[in-house]
This record gives sequence, C-alpha cells and structure tokens, in this order.
Amino acid sequence: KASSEMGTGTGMLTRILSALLLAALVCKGADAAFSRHSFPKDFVFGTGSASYQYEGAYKEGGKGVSIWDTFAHIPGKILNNDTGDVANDFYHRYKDDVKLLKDMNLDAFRFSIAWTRILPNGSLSGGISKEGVAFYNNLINEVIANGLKPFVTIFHWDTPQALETKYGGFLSENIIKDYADFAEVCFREFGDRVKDWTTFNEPWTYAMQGYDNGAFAPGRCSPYVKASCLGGDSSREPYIVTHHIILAHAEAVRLYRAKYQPSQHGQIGITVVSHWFVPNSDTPADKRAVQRSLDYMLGWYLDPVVHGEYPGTMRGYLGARLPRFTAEQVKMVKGSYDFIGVNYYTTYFTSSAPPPKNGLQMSYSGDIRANTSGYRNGVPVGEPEFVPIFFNSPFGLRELLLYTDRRYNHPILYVTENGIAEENNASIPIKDALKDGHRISFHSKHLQFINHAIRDGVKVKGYFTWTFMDCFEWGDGYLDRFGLIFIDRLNGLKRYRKQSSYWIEKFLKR
Ligand SMILES: N=C(Cc1ccccc1)N[C@@H]1O[C@H](CO[C@@H]2OC[C@@H](O)[C@H](O)[C@H]2O)[C@@H](O)[C@H](O)[C@H]1O
Repeated sequence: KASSEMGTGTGMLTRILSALLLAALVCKGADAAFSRHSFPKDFVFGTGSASYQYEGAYKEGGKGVSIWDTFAHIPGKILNNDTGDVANDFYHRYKDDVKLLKDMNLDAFRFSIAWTRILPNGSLSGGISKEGVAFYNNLINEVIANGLKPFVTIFHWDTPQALETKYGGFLSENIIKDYADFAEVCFREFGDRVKDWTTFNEPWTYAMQGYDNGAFAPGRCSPYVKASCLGGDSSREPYIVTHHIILAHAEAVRLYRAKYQPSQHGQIGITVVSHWFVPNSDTPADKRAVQRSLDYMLGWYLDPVVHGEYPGTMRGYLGARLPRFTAEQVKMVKGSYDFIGVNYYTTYFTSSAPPPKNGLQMSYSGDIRANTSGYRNGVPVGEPEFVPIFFNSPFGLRELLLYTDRRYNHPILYVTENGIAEENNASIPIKDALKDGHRISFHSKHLQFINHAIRDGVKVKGYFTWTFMDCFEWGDGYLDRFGLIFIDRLNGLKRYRKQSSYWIEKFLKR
C-alpha cells in the first residue's frame, strides 16, 4: 500500500512538475514568439508626442502664444507650477531624438503641429510664419530620412491665444474657418510627404477638461463645479465646443478630399479617446449607465462622423443644450474620416446615478448620470497604476475595439495612444528608474489583446505607445513619466533609454 501510495505520490508530483515545466516553456516560447511578426505585415508600430508637451521654445521661431502658454503661467493651475516653456526642448534637439526612434526600429512617429508656429495670430490674416513652416519641414524630413512615417496631428489642444481673446476660441463658430485655414497650410506645405493626417486629438478631453471641470486650458467651468474657473457654463459650453470641433474637423476633411487627397494620396481621420466601462451590477440601470458612458465619451464624436447625428441617449436627454446639425452639415460631417484613431488608458466599473437635484447645477459630467470607479466591492478592475485614475486593463482595449468595430461600420482603426506612467521621483537613482518592466508588460499585454481583436476581424492597422519620451503631462506637470525614454530634468534634459526601449527594439526587429 505504502509503495503504491509512494508510487502515486511520486508519480503525481512528477506529473505536476512536468506540467509546470511544459507550461513555462510554452509561455516562454509564446513570449519569445510574440513580436511584430505576430501582426499583419503592414501593421504600423509607432510612438507619440504633442507640440506643447515636447517642443519648448514657446516664444522662439516666430511662434505666437497659445492658450496653454497662458494657462500654464497662471499660478496654481499646474502641479508645481510646471510649464511647457522648455519642456523637452525638442524644438532644438529633434535630430538626435529622431535617431532614438530609428534605434527602436519604429515604423512611425506621431507628433502635432503647433497652430501658433504656423499662424502666430491664429488667422491667415495675421500671416504665415516661414520659420514655423521651416521647423516642421525639417522635422518631417528628419523623420523620413530615418526611415519612419510622420503621423501628423493637426490640433493637440494648443489653440492660439489671439483667437481665444478675439472670439472665445472653440466657443465661436468663427474657429471653423480659422482652423480650416490652418489645416490647409499644413496640407499644402507638408502634404507631399505627410500621408497620415489626424484633424484633432481627443476632442473629448479638450471639451471636458477645458469647459466642464476647467482642469485644462482654457480652464472654464461653472462656479459650482470649481470656484477658480475662469468663467464658463459646464452645462452648455462642452456641447458648444464639441459641435464646433466636429464642424471644423469636417470642413478640414472636405477641403483635404477636394483639393489635396487626389494629388497627395494621403488618408485623414480623427483621434478620439474612450475608457471601457463594465456594469457594476447586471441590473438594467447599470447596463444603461454603461451605454450612456460610452455615448457621452465616444459616441459624442463617432456617432456624428459615422452616422451623422449625436447619440440618441444624448439627443433624448439634453434638449436644446445639445446643438443640432443642419441637413447641409450632416452631409459634410457624416463619413468625414478614412480612419479613426482610438486612445485607450483604462477601464472602469460603472453604476447608474441620479441627475443633479431639481435640474440645478447641471454639467456635462452630471448629464451622463453614471458613477465610475476602478473598484467593485474593493476589487480593482485592473492593476492600479501610479496615475490614480488609470487601471491596467488590457482586456478593456479589445472590448473597446470590438464595440467600435460593431457600432461604427467596421472602420479602419489605429490605437493612437496607449501607455502607463511611473512617478518622477528624484530620489530613485537613474539606473533604477530605467528598469521599467511594468511598461514592457503593459505594452506587451495590450498588444496581445489588439492581436486578438484583429483575429476577431477588427481592422486595427497600427499601434502608438504613449509616449516617446517622458514629457509635460498637462495638469500633472512633470510628475508622470510615460516615456520609453527617460528625461533627466535635473541634468540638462539628458535622454536615457529605459529597458522598455530595448524591449520594443527587439519586438520590432524585422
Ligand atoms: N490624458 C488624456 C485624457 C485624460 C486626461 C485626464 C483624465 C483622463 C483622461 N489623454 C492623453 O493622455 C496622455 C496622458 O495624459 C495624462 O493622463 C493622466 C493625467 O493625470 C495627466 O494630467 C495627463 O497628462 C496625454 O499626455 C496625451 O496628451 C493625451 O492625448
């Protein structure tokens, strides 16, 4: 009996150990086998940036003042009163920086064009800056010379201060013409080499952070949302700004298709951001709250550009607070994209919430009538990250891609931003700060779920990490390090490659 038990015990142990060993080998093998070659041949791997967050030289080269220059100079608006005045000094160092992109075997570099480098006073009538055009020509040429594709965002939140002062920026329909003129200068000057255009980056963030809670430029909101806001009405202005952004986007697309695409053969789209939402309970109320959350964040933009109208959940609830498209405008807005860029950072649990009491103190966020949290019964939806509002939830990216594919007519998609940050903590020795295994795991897992979505039939054509180098992170200043490249802000902005930059170099090896 003992021997048989012994036999069984030893045999069982052997079998468990060999199973574990086999599993480890398979995983190792799978890990080793997972690379760019796991994706379609034409899949584009890139990394992203934005003008205000990288360039610095905020009043050099003929550049005009943007609302972010103004906002960041107001004491108390940005953590530690950090600003983008110098940022990463990319304006002067872009040649060496682009070399780092090449060293990482990347296919594309996503960057935005500062409106006030091209049109310092915001309008054509104020003149085109030759120095500004020259900077972006030099950058585009350097990117191409290093074997990468420039993936250009026309607007990444840095509205000309002159237009904000003159007519309230995106609160006025005057912005449509000025934005279209700015876009046309870009198409004309750069379109012979730039074949991938995005009109706007995350209009949701611009409208919500700029006009609903006032955390970002131009810092507007209702007094009952935040007393320190610089004027505003959270119940109306986010909807007005979004309406003008959509019309400006559509006008730029119309212009590109009519005058430039036939000869330049590029593609044009818009980049939206969305979280994924999981109902806190399987009650109908919480499921409806999930749909509202998706409609108010993603549908606010994609329903108009794909279906020609705002989501029914918004139209049905907001009444006159939600602007209407004329029949003419619907024709211009509907179908105004060749691709859609999707930025994804996190998933939340979502539960139904009542509207503000007797219709007082209304706001965009309150209109959603949903409470979101990273936790359900104390359990996080994904690994909590250094940035307290983000939870590492790779599954949510695939769900968001499947949802977008289904609801928006199976569009060509790029994941234009996805990333994770660690703390900018000067007490950590640089050699240790470069060990960003969490970032390697984050990007690898999110790419696995994109790969799954592609196998599900979603037309995902590219992936851009956020971000290329640690940079100015809006309200957080320089607190968050999202980069593949470490910036030593205490020692001349010296660049250091993090471990993730070596991982991605290997992952992308052809
Ligand atoms: N950050 C967003 C949108 C957002 C902002 C606040 C809260 C939730 C979501 N979008 C993209 O995220 C990137 C990371 O953004 C950071 O996210 C955490 C915030 O606390 C921080 O202020 C922000 O810079 C930005 O650098 C890109 O410019 C932007 O396109």
